[in-house]
Amino acid sequence: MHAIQLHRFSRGFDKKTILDAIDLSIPAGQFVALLGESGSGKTTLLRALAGLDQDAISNGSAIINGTVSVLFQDSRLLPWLNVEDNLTLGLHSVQAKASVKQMLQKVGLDDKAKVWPNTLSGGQKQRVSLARSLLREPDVLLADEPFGALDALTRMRMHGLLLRLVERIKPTVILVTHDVDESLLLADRILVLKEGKISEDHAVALAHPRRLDHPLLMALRTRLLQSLGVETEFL
Ligand SMILES: Nc1ncnc2c1ncn2[C@@H]1O[C@H](COP(=O)(O)OP(=O)(O)OP(=O)(O)O)[C@@H](O)[C@H]1O
Repeated sequence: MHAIQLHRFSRGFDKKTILDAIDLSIPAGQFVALLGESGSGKTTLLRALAGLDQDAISNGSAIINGTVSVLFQDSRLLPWLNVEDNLTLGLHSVQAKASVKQMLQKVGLDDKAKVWPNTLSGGQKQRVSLARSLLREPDVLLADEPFGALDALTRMRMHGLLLRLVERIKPTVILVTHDVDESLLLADRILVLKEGKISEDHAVALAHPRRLDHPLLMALRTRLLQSLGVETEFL
């Protein structure tokens, strides 16, 4: 079954077309990275799938089967609730609350359950945010540059953490990113958005953990950078 299905899906703002009759099927459990130059419409596509931006003009259809969680670049934690309460918000059963403790352990923050979000580092906030988005074990995770504001080392740790959680929960993932290496390390499939269309669609059939010096990844990296308009001669 497909978790996400777009059929001639278009979306624009103020008569300007951003997404132009896109056809796309994403099978359940696939991890898709979405690349594209700045302004190509990656966020527009993700927000459309999340049911946001109701003022946008849409055509065609975009269907998601199952429950959805969204993860943004900024952690969006509620500053007046401690970490644990940010996670338990909206949960009712005692069992669900117990799973919060487990999830905090998984993201390595069990000692931070009672602290305020503003006392956490950027990476810690994003770990809480990741924990929150996966706590309800969604069928689909829509992530918009969730690691874009983190330093390189923290980002690498987050990659490992995300892969571990995804392996356990097995959601379908769409990860919007500017980072070609991130897409190569994480995704089963890499899409490039250009001029309103999916201009490239690559399967990456390699097990994790991956190394960027794998010949397949090195070749794909050069190709992707070129499609994104990056001069690769010295890279
Ligand atoms: N709410 C809106 N109203 C009007 N125009 C919008 C709106 N949201 C996005 N756009 C326009 O849609 C285009 C695509 O924006 P979008 O944020 O989807 O691109 P992106 O590929 O995610 O870019 P970036 O990589 O820089 O985040 C841009 O030209 C942007 O100005």
